[in-house]
Amino acid sequence: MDMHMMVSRPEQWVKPMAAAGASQYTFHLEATTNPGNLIKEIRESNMKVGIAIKPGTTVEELAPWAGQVDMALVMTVEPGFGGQKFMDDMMPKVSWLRSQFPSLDIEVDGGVGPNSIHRCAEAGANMIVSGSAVVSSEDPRSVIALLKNVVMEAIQKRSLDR
Ligand SMILES: O=C(CO)[C@H](O)[C@H](O)COP(=O)(O)O
Repeated sequence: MDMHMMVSRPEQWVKPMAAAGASQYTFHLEATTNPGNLIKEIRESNMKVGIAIKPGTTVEELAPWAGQVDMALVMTVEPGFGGQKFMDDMMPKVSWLRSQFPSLDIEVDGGVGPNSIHRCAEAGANMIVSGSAVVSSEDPRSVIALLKNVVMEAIQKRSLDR
């Protein structure tokens, strides 16, 4: 279970989340003054590490940590609530991360659905958070299947191109 911690002082929840059975702990780069130490604490609690950035945070700020984590989460809306518009201008962050870190898990979260999934998959995201597009559909199962298929096809294409 991956916990995306949209909280200030993420340090304080590492041990409680590990005790609750979390397998991955994703914190916001903006919420800590010492990412290196937090990464170490998460690993010492036997969880995988994810690091998230808000739209206003550059990928250059994330870059020094990307090689030390299991997952990078590029927010494609301002964190806060579901149903917001997908920010296409976040896709260069995803493409850059994919080009530099071919085996890193890269997640996108916010406004992702059938209209935006192709952009995310082509840029290199392999983990998708989708809220409204799934729950507001009359056929959630087919939306999930579509999102999965588009991502799988892009992954396959990248592996053939290499
Ligand atoms: O929590 C969020 C932002 O804080 C996410 O955007 C949300 O979980 C995903 O929902 P949606 O697909 O409707 O954007």
